[in-house]
Amino acid sequence: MPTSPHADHSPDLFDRLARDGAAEWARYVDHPFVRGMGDGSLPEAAFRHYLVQDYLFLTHFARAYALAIYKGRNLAEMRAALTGLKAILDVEMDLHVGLCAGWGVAPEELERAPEAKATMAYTRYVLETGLRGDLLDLHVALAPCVIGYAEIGKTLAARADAQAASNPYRVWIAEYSSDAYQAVATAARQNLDRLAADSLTASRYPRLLTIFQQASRLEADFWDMGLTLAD
Ligand SMILES: Cc1ncc(CN)c(N)n1
Repeated sequence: MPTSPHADHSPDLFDRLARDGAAEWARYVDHPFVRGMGDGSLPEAAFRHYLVQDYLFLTHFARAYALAIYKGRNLAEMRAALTGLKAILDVEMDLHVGLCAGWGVAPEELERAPEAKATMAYTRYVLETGLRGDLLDLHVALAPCVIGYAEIGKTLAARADAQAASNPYRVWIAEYSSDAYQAVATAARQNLDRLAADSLTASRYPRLLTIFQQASRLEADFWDMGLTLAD
């Protein structure tokens, strides 16, 4: 049988990364901050601190998707990155501004806020990975963000206490469990598979796994930052 550079990639690159990086992935998606949103016990101060930093985070992630457009080698790759960029700028950030307003955080406060170290570490890691590597490196670095929040939203939405009117975080949970957000995550998974079919080789996989594990660790650190109110 002829060997091909693609013969060793799994049909779903994301599943393979999440399986091989299971410890980092679990620490991220099942973090105490997440559990606290699910049962409504998360302190309000922790959520507000997180929310302000998340606004800053999203502005940098929009830049990372813009970099993915720049790195696109054809119209299809550029459009795939544009889908991610539009999801952040036109959907998620609007929802964030609304969500922040509901928590008494004004847009000016968001723009003025100093960046926490966890925000800097994560966003600069993704941008630097994308600048240094190719499109597959960059989309692997971006994957825990979009696919992880879709998984968290869906898991939390299935809990009865997450839906209760008394849960202050039900709007956040509704945002990330929505069909619209789930569709963005599905598109991100499909995009990873298209890129993998084109450029994943056996020798390349360990580096991609390291990127995935690192980004997942930085996601968990971001939750830590919210919980501890770290600057
Ligand atoms: C830190 C973080 N990670 C992921 C997402 C979902 N886009 C977010 N809003 N913030």
